Amino acid sequence: MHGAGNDFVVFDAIHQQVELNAEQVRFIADRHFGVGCDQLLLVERPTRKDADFRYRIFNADGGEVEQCGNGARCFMRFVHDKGLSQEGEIRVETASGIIRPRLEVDGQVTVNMGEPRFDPDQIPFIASKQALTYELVLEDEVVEISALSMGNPHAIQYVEDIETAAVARQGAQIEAHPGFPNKVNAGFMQIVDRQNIRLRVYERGAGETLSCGTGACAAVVAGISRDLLDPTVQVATRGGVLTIHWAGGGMPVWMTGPAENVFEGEIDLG
Ligand SMILES: N[C@@H](CCC[C@H](N)C(=O)O)C(=O)O
Repeated sequence: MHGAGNDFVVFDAIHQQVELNAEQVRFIADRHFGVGCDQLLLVERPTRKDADFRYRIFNADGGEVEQCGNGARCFMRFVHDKGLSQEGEIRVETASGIIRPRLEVDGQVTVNMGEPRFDPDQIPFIASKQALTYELVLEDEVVEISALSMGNPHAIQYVEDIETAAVARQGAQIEAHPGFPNKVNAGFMQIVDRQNIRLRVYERGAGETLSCGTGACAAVVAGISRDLLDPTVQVATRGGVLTIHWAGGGMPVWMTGPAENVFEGEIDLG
């Protein structure tokens, strides 16, 4: 499946037992020797009474992570198309709390992604106090970032031109920066106007992807927090457009975008 070009291998782990180790995840995610994907998603029975499903996410490097926005939209499309739920909105348990994907009449999916968190301890990010921006020392340069959590950690910087941004060089350094003990997703945002940004994200555990849903939420929240953006913003990524809405304060972030099924099959993991 894919959501704006961020691609996933999705497993029904309700009707079959799926237990994957990191090596098997890396094999499935491998674009040459496996199936190929940015993330692998498991659709499981919930462990909480207030949820309909449990959603587990593994990056292409085999590591399990807390949240994935584009994946959340594909999760909704998957449970609907597979007949696992006929509800228009479902409650999904993730490692960072409950999210609520909703199927729209036009086939897009809207997700209540929960509240952003700015407290450095909750990101987690090592800083003496919470701030709107921080200076991050890289190998040969210092970059200014905003840091926040959308359930998973994000470092967002503002760039003049997304096409010439140093995504590959800086992305890998930011991802592994010691200031982020659990590593971080590195976003590069070009502000077009108050309702439009362009975004590239070097994802933790996956490298640059065509789109990152939580990265889009984090970039818009960072821009709104600095009064650079309006509450509703169109985020143009290399794989498609996402609409992000945040009313500020303790309000949740809403994300709307596509979710497409591409291919179904079986794989023997031996
Ligand atoms: N592509 C995702 C984010 C997937 C997880 C991320 N790489 C992390 O490690 O936190 C999205 O659409 O949000």
